[in-house]
Amino acid sequence: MAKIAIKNLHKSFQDAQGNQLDVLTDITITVAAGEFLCLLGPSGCGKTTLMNLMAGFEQATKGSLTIDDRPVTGPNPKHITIFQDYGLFPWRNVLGNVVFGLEAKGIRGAAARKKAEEYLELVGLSQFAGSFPSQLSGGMKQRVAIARALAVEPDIIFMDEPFAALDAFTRYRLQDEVLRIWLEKKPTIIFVTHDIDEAVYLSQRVAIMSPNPGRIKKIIEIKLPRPCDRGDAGLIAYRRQVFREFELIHEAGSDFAI
Ligand SMILES: Nc1ncnc2c1ncn2[C@@H]1O[C@H](COP(=O)(O)OP(=O)(O)OP(=O)(O)O)[C@@H](O)[C@H]1O
Repeated sequence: MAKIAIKNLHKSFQDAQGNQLDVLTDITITVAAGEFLCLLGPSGCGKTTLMNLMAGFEQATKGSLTIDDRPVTGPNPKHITIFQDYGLFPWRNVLGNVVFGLEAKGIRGAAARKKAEEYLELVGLSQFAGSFPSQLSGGMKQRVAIARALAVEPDIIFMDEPFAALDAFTRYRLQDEVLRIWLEKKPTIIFVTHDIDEAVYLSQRVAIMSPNPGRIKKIIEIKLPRPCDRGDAGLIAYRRQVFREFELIHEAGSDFAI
């Protein structure tokens, strides 16, 4: 059974002049439980809108969208979204931020603390439990956000360009961490990015989107064992295939040209 099933979905908004703006058209895709799917495409192709529809933050104009065979009518506490800007509470320390997500789920006291500590350890931040967000780097803040999301043991994690604001080295490290955690816990992950390398490195399938109106142009299955080396020949071949889909490749160049 599909975890997420989307069929002939359309989404329109009204622009400032009241004209209809078709943002997504004829989206059909299914996502299996435990799958890692990336939505990849240029700015404005509707990636965030599609993710927001799945997360229940927006409603479709037409078509069907079900999760676990039930229509999505609003946000579900079993599904967690991680944004680019971390969303941490500055007045709570690291442990308090992770505990917050658990409290919202009705887990309190020593049980919440124990679980929060377990997930802080998973993201390598145990010794920063007493620090406040203002004392952390961007990468550390995002790891707190990941720990907070994972601690509630969600069955779907939506990630909207979570590493876009981070420097390349931090991004690589966090990509590895997300992969490791996904392999260990196997939640379903829907990951929005406009970074081709990130999409190919992380996901089992890459849904390539194109704009005006936003649609899924192609779905590429990345058949590689995970984790894999960033220099892996198979990975480079997939990367090249995705670049070609975006017509960002110079076919007349050498094998290494992009
Ligand atoms: N609430 C809204 N009202 C009107 N237009 C909207 C609304 N939300 C999104 N749009 C429009 O829908 C289109 C797709 O936006 P969306 O944020 O989904 O794209 P994206 O692919 O995620 O882009 P980016 O990578 O820049 O975040 C854009 O033209 C945007 O202006």
